[in-house]
Formats: sequence, C-alpha cells, structure tokens
Amino acid sequence: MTETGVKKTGVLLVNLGSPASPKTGDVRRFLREFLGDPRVVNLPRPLWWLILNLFVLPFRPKKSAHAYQSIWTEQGSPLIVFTEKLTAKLQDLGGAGDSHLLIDCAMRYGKPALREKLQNFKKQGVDEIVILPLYPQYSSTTTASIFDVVAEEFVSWRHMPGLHFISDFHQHPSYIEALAQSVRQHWQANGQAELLLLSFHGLPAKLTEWGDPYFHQCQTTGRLLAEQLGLNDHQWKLVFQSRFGKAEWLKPYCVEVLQELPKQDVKNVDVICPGFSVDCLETLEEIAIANQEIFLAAGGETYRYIPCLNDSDAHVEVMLDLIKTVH
Ligand SMILES: C=CC1=C(C)c2cc3[nH]c(cc4nc(cc5[nH]c(cc1n2)c(C)c5CCC(=O)O)C(CCC(=O)O)=C4C)c(C)c3C=C
Ligand SMILES: [Fe+2]
Ligand SMILES: [Fe+2]
Repeated sequence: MTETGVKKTGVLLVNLGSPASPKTGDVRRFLREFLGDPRVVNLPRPLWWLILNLFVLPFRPKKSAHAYQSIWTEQGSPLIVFTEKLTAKLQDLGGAGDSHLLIDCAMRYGKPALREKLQNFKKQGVDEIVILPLYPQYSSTTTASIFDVVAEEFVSWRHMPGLHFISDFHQHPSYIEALAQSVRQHWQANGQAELLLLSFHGLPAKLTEWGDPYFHQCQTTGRLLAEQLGLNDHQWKLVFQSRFGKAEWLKPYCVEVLQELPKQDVKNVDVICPGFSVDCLETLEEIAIANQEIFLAAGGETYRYIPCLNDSDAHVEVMLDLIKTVH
C-alpha cells in the first residue's frame, strides 16, 4: 500500500522468450526448457523425454540457431527487444502520473525470468498483480503455461496479493482496431494486394477436440478484422504456420496455401500475423523470408509482410485499455 493508502499494482507483460544468443548451445538450452514444458508437448513424459533427447535436441538446435542468426539484432532477439520497448513506452505513458502502477515485462522461458519479476513486485510491496500474457488468443500451450509458473511462485508466498490474469484479448475492440489501422497504413503506403492472408501460429489439431479454444479465437479475430476492414470472403484467408513434428496441426497450413494460390491466379498477397504481439523468429524468418521465397517460387508475384503491432503507439493504447479493464 502507498503512503496515501492507494493500492500498489504491478503489471507484468509476459511473452514466450528467446535463447540467450543465437549460438547452437544457447538455442539447445532454450529448446530444452521450452519443449520440456508438458503444456507445450502433451505426450507421456518418459516417451517424450526419449524423443526430445534422442531425436530433437541433437539436431533441431543447429537448424534453429541458423534461423535465429538471420534475424538477431545488435540489441538481441527481436522478440525480447520489442517486448522491452513496448514496456518502456507503456511505463512512460501509463506508469507516469500513476506512481502506484509498476509496469514490467518477463519471459516464460529464458530471461528475464517470470518468477524473478514476480519476486521484484513482492519486494516493492504490491497489493495487486496484473498478468498480461502477450498472446491475443488463449491457448493451453502458451497462456496456461504462464499461469502455471505464476501459481508455482505463489506457493511460497505467505501474503498473496490480488491477482488479475488476462487470459486473452482476441476480440477486444482496441486490438482489432489497432490491427485494422496497421493494415490500412500498409495499403496506403504499398497498395492493396488481392488477398490478405492472416497467419496464426499452429497447434496440434487434437488440442481443439480436447477443449483448447485457440482455433475458435483465431477465427473470431480473423472475422472481426475482416469486418473492420470491409473485406468480403474472397479478400482474406486464415492460415496456420510453424508446424512442428509429424502430427496433424491446425489447417489450412500456410505453406500449402502459398503454393496453391498462384495456381488459382492469386499472385499478390499481403500477410499479417495477428496472433503475435511482437515480431519474432516465427514472423521475421518464417513468414517474411522463407514463406516469401516459397510463394515466389510457386509463381506468386508480390508478397508483402505487415509487421506486428510491436511498440507502436496503437499497441501501447491496446495494453492500457486491457489494464483498465481489470485495474
Ligand atoms: C510443440 C511445439 C510447439 C507448440 C505447441 C507451439 C505453440 C505456440 N508457439 C507460439 C509462439 C511462438 N513460438 C515460437 C518459437 C517456437 N515454437 C516452437 C514449437 C511450438 N510452438 C518451437 C520449437 C520454436 C522455436 C524455434 C524453432 O525451433 O522453430 C516463437 C518465437 C520465439 C523467438 O525467440 O522469436 C513464438 C513467439 C504460439 C503463439 C503458440 C500457440 C498458440
Ligand atoms: Fe491506478
Ligand atoms: Fe511456437
């Protein structure tokens, strides 16, 4: 509690995280932590332990390290740099005249560690904590995994603060409007392609049967964004990217659609990734570089990637609106 008796609130933006560096060893450490999370891979533990240690960790890190090297910046991983810049802007705008509001960010895997940031809030004597996962659409593999760590940390706290957990914002009007504004700006600068492709990170298809609402939330985001932009059904399409492993994932697969489109005489596309709050490996390397090459090789002519909301003012407004809904 502050001297004036006003409640002190800590707001934590939480993102997935990145390796400490794009070197193979650091990428292996990161993938071991990430892929070892039972929320991310649901297989029976002993079976997955064998697959992970015999077939994934000896090979995947080298390939992923190469991909990370292609997007790494002087300041570090784009995902962490953008998340930190967004947080800094939010501190300036939202935190300023509101000294009882502490705003910070953390990563679910790697550093800055989520539990350390929660302990910081504890030291500062917060009365309430707002956890804001930077995943617009809820998934058990991402959002729930953040909750698991928060819950684990609280086990050892004698005095647990109030807790607000923002489980998704897939249809929040500010988020939809910020996306629409970003698309309109892109069209003004580059012209409008025949098709707007909305690409979301994929998931094993079984998770939807088991009750994960991610697929439906992606569809809702897509429909609302298309409505906001006044697009008819032929002018946009929703796809899923970043398939991992051999199981069936959510469809349609982004890569397959990009290979088919030129055959259907659709040769110009704009691509946006509304399921990612900030640009990262999966958008900058996979979508903006690798998938562009696939589309052009299949006969496509223009392929333009629309960046994530990143640290834009519109994104800061989305975050402030979300915090206002609970604080
Ligand atoms: C079983 C595997 C995976 C599931 C399920 C999964 C879900 C999922 N992931 C994101 C967001 C991101 N994933 C990122 C990287 C990444 N994802 C997987 C696997 C699964 N993701 C791997 C193995 C990797 C590492 C890179 C690689 O080897 O390909 C990232 C980027 C991190 C960065 O540092 O830039 C993000 C972001 C979501 C939203 C999601 C489910 C909805
Ligand atoms: Fe306040
Ligand atoms: Fe992922």
